[in-house]
Amino acid sequence: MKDTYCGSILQSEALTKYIQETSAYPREHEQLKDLRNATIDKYKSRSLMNVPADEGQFIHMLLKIMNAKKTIELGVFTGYSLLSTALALPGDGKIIAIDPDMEAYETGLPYIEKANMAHKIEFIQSDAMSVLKDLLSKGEEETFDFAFVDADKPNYINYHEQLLKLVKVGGIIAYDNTLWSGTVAVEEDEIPQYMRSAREHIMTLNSFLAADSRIELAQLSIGDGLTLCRRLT
Ligand SMILES: C[S@@+](CC[C@H](N)C(=O)[O-])C[C@H]1O[C@@H](n2cnc3c(N)ncnc32)[C@H](O)[C@@H]1O
Repeated sequence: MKDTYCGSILQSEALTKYIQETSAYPREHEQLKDLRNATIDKYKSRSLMNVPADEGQFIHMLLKIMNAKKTIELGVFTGYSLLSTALALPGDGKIIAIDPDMEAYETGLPYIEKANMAHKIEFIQSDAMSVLKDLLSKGEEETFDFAFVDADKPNYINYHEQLLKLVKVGGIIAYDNTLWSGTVAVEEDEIPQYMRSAREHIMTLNSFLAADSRIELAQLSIGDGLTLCRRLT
């Protein structure tokens, strides 16, 4: 069995393929499938930035269990996690979606529109930190049920402080890529140079979150690693 840096190193390529083909792809919403394929056509290997289908389905189910109504997403790309989220929210649900890359968002937008989900989304073409600060200055503290963070890894730890103010007590902040292709469990000199800096930031974040008494924590080895933080105080 071959391990890979394209999925978690803890999960073999064969196991990832089995999960997607047996459970995830047969259940994938038509517009999510089309959005993923449009992303592959345009972005080739960069399409791996979309969350995988099983992770999208996990987020979707989590939001329904929580009865989430208002969420925020940092790092949209072509919108796979965004559409997974929108499909889980009630008709009057709302998502603030932030990404400086308008072209990527517009690549996925036709599929979001076809799924009749565009009315739930306020897309802000910007750097995430400035929007978080703006929301706090406008009195949006403790109004979000859920936050999904899939943007620039070095800033996750800074986003955490702002999101702890924006998310309600009992709400969840979810951080993506917290296993960084499994490299967090490998010696630095064994991994490619280009992955080392972000790996360092992710490892610092993981240790920080583990020691943060303001949250309950669950780190899942789904996709590239997803850490759920439930605000306690
Ligand atoms: C891994 S992709 C997001 C994938 C997306 N969640 C999905 O499932 O399709 C990361 C995105 O973060 C965005 N990004 C990078 N720096 C950012 C920042 N400072 N603020 C907001 N988004 C940022 C990039 O433009 C990119 O589109």
